[in-house]
Amino acid sequence: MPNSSTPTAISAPGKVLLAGGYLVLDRNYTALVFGLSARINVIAQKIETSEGVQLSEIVVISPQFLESQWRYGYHLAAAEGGFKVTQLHVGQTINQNPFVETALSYALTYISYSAHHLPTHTITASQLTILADNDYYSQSDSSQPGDKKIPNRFAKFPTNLKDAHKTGLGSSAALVTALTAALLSHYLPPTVFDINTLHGKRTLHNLAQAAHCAAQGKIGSGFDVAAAVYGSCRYRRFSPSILVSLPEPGAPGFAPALLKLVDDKEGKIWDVEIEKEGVRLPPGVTLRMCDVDCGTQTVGMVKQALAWRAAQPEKAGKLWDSLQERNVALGNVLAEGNTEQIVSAVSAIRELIRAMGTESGTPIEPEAQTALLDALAEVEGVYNGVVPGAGGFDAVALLVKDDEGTEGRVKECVRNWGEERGGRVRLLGVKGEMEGVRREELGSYEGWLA
Ligand SMILES: Nc1ncnc2c1ncn2[C@@H]1O[C@H](COP(=O)(O)OP(=O)(O)OP(=O)(O)O)[C@@H](O)[C@H]1O
Ligand SMILES: C[C@@](O)(CCOP(=O)(O)O)CC(=O)O
Repeated sequence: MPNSSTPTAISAPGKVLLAGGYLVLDRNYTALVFGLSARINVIAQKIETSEGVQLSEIVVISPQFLESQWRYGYHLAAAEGGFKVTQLHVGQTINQNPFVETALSYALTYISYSAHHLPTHTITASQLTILADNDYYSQSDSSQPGDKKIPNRFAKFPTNLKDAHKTGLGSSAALVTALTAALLSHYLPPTVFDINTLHGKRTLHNLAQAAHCAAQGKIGSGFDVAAAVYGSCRYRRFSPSILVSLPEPGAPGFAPALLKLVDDKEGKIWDVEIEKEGVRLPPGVTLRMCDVDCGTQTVGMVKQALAWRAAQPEKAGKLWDSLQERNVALGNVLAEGNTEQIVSAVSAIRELIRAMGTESGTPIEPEAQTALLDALAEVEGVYNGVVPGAGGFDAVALLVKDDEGTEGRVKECVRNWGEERGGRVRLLGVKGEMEGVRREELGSYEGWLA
């Protein structure tokens, strides 16, 4: 057993799907995904109880937001149903967080049934503190122009989590990944689980994918969880059929089914492909994001685009194939450091994304975002940009020269843009980053841990 009285801190990065939105839902195509410097941090620590008192409780807090505390009791369900968690009242209210709740029951089940069969009483009471870098939400003013304050890495938001405006950096995938890794590292000895090994990362990936899909209530491509675990990568999805027959936590047989799925002993279950080799940005080039402060509900857009593809298989098939070629070409341009070809490689992709949008009646690159991207592409030092992922009004991604002059010009461009058009466009502090999940030193969280 690790010394579970020492807190364990883990962080996982956010994501940007630079190329391959929609296509990546189909295993015939791949996506180019970048991890981001904005991370979700989770710190697991033991809850001290008076001698002789044993609590079966896990408390999860997100101290940057109002009313963001979730308390859970847990017990082993009959018929190998694994760990069932039950949310407890905090004051008068029950404020649900399906991502936290599902990640807890999946991780606790894995911990207690894994190869080394920890006796269930070793799941001692613990507190998990979630700290999210500011750029996940629009309200933060940490990167306002002219801000001379020392930026506060973890802002206090004046709202509860539900009312915070997301920027679309994949908070739920980074949260489920960091929470799962923190629990596994906290309760299991490093000989059984170590996120610094390939085996540990694979275990974490499989467990976090399963929990994230269950919490979302749908099986997406999973590129966001892959980025949270592995960082920047080329991604080919897993077959969705892998997850469809998994029982719910607490239902008979959940525990052995989860273990079989996660451990995948013969390597025959997970057909996901995650390659880090050859995924990079040219030296001196970085990826930045501009938030337009009005995130998109992507579910309807995805349904509509896929409905068009089903209705027009031939036309859509050709478009999907050409777009895949262009996406791969952009990956090559970046990997080979051909900065002079970035503008045309990205423009070629945007052209087909707009065609996909027009044909299917889905605002993947809406006109307002086209105008913003075109204006930004004129700024000296900016190569080009895309509306990433499912598109719409999530933050746009830019490929830019990594220097202060360019940063200043981009800030000025978006300030003028906002003033002229009445919107609130903002260059986020976040940058593309290669690294995935990692352990953190506790010193980074001074003032936040009780
Ligand atoms: N700081 C946090 N503390 C606790 N839970 C969080 C936190 N941030 C996100 N979550 C959980 O994740 C949910 C948001 O997930 P959702 O998938 O809607 O957004 P996202 O992953 O950030 O966006 P996108 O998929 O568009 O990139 C919240 O409702 C909450 O359950
Ligand atoms: C449309 C889709 O391909 C990408 C969605 O990306 P994002 O959450 O908008 O970054 C869906 C998916 O991959 O699960």
